[in-house]
Amino acid sequence: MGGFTVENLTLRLPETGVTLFQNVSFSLDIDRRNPQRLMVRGPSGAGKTTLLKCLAHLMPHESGSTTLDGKTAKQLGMTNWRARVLYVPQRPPAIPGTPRDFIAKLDHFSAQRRKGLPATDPIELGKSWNLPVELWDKNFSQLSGGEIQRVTLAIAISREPDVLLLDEPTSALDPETCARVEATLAQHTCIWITHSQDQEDRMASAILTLTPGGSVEWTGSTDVSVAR
Ligand SMILES: Nc1ncnc2c1ncn2[C@@H]1O[C@H](COP(=O)(O)OP(=O)(O)OP(=O)(O)O)[C@@H](O)[C@H]1O
Repeated sequence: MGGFTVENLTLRLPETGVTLFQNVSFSLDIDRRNPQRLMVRGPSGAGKTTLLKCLAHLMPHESGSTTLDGKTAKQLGMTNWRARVLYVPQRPPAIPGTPRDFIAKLDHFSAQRRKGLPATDPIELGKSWNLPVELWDKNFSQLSGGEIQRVTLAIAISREPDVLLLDEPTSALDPETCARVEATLAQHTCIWITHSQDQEDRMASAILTLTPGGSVEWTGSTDVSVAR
């Protein structure tokens, strides 16, 4: 079985007993010729970021399963899973050095590199998003929020993941730059948190809405195979 499949994913926070999401099930084909984008929306605090972190196995869920090409994270190995189902945070934690240093460190860890796929140069990609080349040699601490957002995203795409888990990836961008980034992301399989109705209208193959209380609603599931 190919693709990224999520079955009955449920999380109740042990600290508070609050159910953030219950029985989330869907399946995304991973097809580079026809990439699907599942948009995730819901009020602040509903659990959108937490859902993405559970999909990346960066935090545990309570029940349910996730598989990539029919294999669980345990079968693939956690490092491999997280490289293939790649979470891109809204605000990355403080990273020492420059973006170029960071790329060199990633390249050093072979598990992060996908073999046999066409390499995307993050610096070239950044150019198409209005990021000057010099910026890759500045310290992260000197970059603006929108620059960090694009650098992080360009590096994530350059690792050639199967699924990008995007936490408000364009929230700090002006409309023109946002359009450029969206044009790139349209070519990738994404699960994408947004608070923008316009962006949702432009980009969604399907929409998952998290509601307080943990139930989920689906709309526009024309392309994504959604089990309800
Ligand atoms: N590890 C954790 N332990 C306890 N509570 C947590 C943990 N992680 C998240 N929460 C709580 O879960 C709820 C959902 O948080 P989350 O960041 O997933 O929301 P969100 O929908 O992404 O919100 P926003 O739109 O504001 O980014 C919040 O009330 C948060 O405080």
